[in-house]
Amino acid sequence: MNLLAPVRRDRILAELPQCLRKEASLHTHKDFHPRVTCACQEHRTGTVGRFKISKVIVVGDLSVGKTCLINRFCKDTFDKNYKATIGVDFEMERFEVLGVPFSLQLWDTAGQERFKCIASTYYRGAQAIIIVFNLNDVTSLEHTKQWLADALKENDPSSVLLFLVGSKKDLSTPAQYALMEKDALKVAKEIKAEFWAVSSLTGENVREFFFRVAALNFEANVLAELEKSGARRIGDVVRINSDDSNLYLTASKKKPTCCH
Ligand SMILES: Nc1nc2c(ncn2[C@@H]2O[C@H](COP(=O)(O)OP(=O)(O)OP(=O)(O)O)[C@@H](O)[C@H]2O)c(=O)[nH]1
Ligand SMILES: [Mg+2]
Repeated sequence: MNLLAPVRRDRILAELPQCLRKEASLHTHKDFHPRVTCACQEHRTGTVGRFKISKVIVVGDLSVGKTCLINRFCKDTFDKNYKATIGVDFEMERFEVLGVPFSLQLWDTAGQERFKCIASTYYRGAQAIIIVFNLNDVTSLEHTKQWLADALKENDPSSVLLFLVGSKKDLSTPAQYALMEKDALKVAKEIKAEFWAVSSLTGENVREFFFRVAALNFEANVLAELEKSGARRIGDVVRINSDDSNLYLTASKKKPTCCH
């Protein structure tokens, strides 16, 4: 990958991509956080022009379609033959968000039990966890909580962004999908994840999903950077305002907003 080459034109985000379902989203704002937009406009993020990157791990049962999902987005390919991932694979995808270069490091992990212990050594330091299940296999949905628990052993649950992704949407009828979606939304709300349903075969929602992952990671990354630089400036922790559209903030965490 040539890091100096311009970002592909179809990887440029000027606006915040919207969630799929409001009731299971990380937040429901229409736009990027005002402090993020402002910092990017004024080139004040402290790291503007430098290389910003987020590590994302993709976990879930064997054969649910993790590799196909990544390949559909990164290479626009689809392979109908199953080739198990052995340990981990890795893809780097470059974006430009609000004029700032940003990359997602996508770690595609093995779902097979015998490769799991190799894969789990790569879980550490993730900014986002994508848990994939097959929309046509309820057992794979039931297993998502265990995948999450394992991934969280290596990460800070308070700062990591969670996505619950139902795959192989092309294989369900609308009625089957509606039933499964109900269960999946329940799980997503319980684990505080944003829910998506995709098909790597048809490409449905794949681009929208990864754009949302990139945007929310970028936003969190810049907010953390602003918080750090603010803290350095005044010698104290600066609170980034919490707000009401963040569905997954607990009542006790919610504070009156003051910054916008
Ligand atoms: N119809 C359909 N089949 C899919 C889709 N995504 C994946 N598959 C098929 O499901 C099988 C498994 O896909 P993979 O992406 O290799 O699954 P995986 O989760 O990476 O599996 P492990 O690497 O073993 O953990 C393959 O035969 C794919 O062709 C999809 O969206 N629709
Ligand atoms: Mg795989």
